[in-house]
Amino acid sequence: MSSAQRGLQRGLRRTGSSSSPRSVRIVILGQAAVGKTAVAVRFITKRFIGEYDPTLETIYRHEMMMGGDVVNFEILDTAGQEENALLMEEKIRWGDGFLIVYSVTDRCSFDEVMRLCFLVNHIHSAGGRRGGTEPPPVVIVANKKDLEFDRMVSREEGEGLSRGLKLPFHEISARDSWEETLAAFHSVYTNVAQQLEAAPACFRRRTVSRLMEKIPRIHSGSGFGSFRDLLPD
Ligand SMILES: Nc1nc2c(ncn2[C@@H]2O[C@H](COP(=O)(O)OP(=O)(O)OP(=O)(O)O)[C@@H](O)[C@H]2O)c(=O)[nH]1
Repeated sequence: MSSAQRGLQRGLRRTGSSSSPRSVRIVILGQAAVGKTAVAVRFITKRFIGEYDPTLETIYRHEMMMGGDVVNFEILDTAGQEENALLMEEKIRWGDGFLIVYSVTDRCSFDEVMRLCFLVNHIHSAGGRRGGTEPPPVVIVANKKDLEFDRMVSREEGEGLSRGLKLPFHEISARDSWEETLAAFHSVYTNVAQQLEAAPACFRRRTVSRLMEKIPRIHSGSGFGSFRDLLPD
């Protein structure tokens, strides 16, 4: 392949010149109340906001430097309970990388991780963006580690699961630590970026379905007030 072709491929996911942001879509999956919104909002705003409207489903847009790249994150914070299988599939198809979150205080949410991993792999291998060659990057996130007293899932169990599934594992507290939250995003971004470099053609934009267009979007550049608007009175 000529260097010109390589340059073209590299630019596939960048809008405009090669110095323009790389666009990466992250989907946050996990059972209800494990802290998906807290993780997303913590990453973007560096703040922990205690309570959110559990029914809200949002795509957050956030631009930042990561690993030397300007990255335009689109982060889909899914609602914990998705009854519409078609919509669930659309959301998973939409993502480049996935954070699968459970709470160390909730064993059911831990048991759900395996099913969600399987779902992501299954949907992407059955006609996902990567054409079935490589599974999409998934990172397992064990949240709420600050609630040691209420812990039901040990760190060793989380590590064991991640070893079994051959996926990166981060035990974090979105409440206590922005750095830990950032590390989980950094991990999934690094893996997405590696796939992007190795097989850029697999990341060509698909048409966004009507179903996905209905999900409200919030741009972090519109200020922290936008996040506050999400909170119940
Ligand atoms: N102690 C503690 N509480 C947390 C942490 N992360 C989230 N929470 C709390 O857990 C509850 C659920 O958090 P959410 O972020 O709404 O959880 P979710 O997974 O988005 O929930 P759904 O929208 O219902 O799917 C809230 O009361 C949060 O304040 C954490 O790291 N530590």
